[in-house]
Amino acid sequence: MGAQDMPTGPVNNPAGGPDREWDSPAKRRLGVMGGTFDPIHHGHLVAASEVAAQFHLDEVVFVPTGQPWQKSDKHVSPAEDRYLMTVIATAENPQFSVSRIDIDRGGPTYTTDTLRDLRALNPDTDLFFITGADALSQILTWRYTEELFSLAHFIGVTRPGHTLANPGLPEDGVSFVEVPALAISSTDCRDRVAKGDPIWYMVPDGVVRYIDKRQLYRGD
Ligand SMILES: Nc1ncnc2c1ncn2[C@@H]1O[C@H](COP(=O)(O)OP(=O)(O)OP(=O)(O)O)[C@@H](O)[C@H]1O
Ligand SMILES: O=C(O)c1ccc[n+]([C@@H]2O[C@H](COP(=O)([O-])O)[C@@H](O)[C@H]2O)c1
Repeated sequence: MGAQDMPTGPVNNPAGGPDREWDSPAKRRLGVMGGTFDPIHHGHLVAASEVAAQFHLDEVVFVPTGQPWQKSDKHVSPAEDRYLMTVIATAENPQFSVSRIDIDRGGPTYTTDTLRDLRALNPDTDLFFITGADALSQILTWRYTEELFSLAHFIGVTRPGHTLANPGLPEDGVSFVEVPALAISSTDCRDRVAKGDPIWYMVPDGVVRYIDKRQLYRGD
């Protein structure tokens, strides 16, 4: 996607004036990168890094899902494996952290719960929920959307093969960021491991070694 294809609108400029509630310069700015991370890959990491830079975020917290209810028809690796891979992948970046809140809450993961809990844990902080173009396009199918959009500002990021557009969120509730295009998906990583193909350089080296040690995805 070229810059000329980016959706336009009044909220598309993160450097725009501090007149919006989510753009208060006095508050800490926390990015939230939610995902199943089965496994985490460089597409996730590059997206989070680019949004952190463009939106002047103080930190990005990666939040692996507990039970991703919209993937209940698919095999999902144990939460502890997904959590540990996320820790390994983010450990070297001082701006990145990992939260267990969705795993420890138990039950199906709803982002409204994630954001409510993060707000309680982080007073005086603006939350920026980062989501790829594919996930953003499905957001109106999520649970409890009536509260969802009041809890964070949403940032949709470009992803190869997907169109980035506002699926119907309040206009001042979503911004768009073009991130370096990496045509990597967790599905493709799992399929490659199952076939015996390499995933070096698609995921961090430590994640390749963890997958090998735990023999993940071999039977997929
Ligand atoms: N290559 C990528 N570029 C930009 N955003 C991405 C990319 N891969 C995933 N994302 C976004 O990261 C978030 C978490 O994604 P997720 O953990 O489901 O990975 P995935 O690669 O989409 O997995 P799967 O192939 O199993 O569906 C989602 O918002 C998704 O849109
Ligand atoms: O809140 C919901 O109902 C909901 C439904 C589907 C996905 N999400 C969130 O969207 C993020 C990406 O999810 P996924 O399944 O694409 O890895 C992750 O944080 C999920 O918890 C949230």
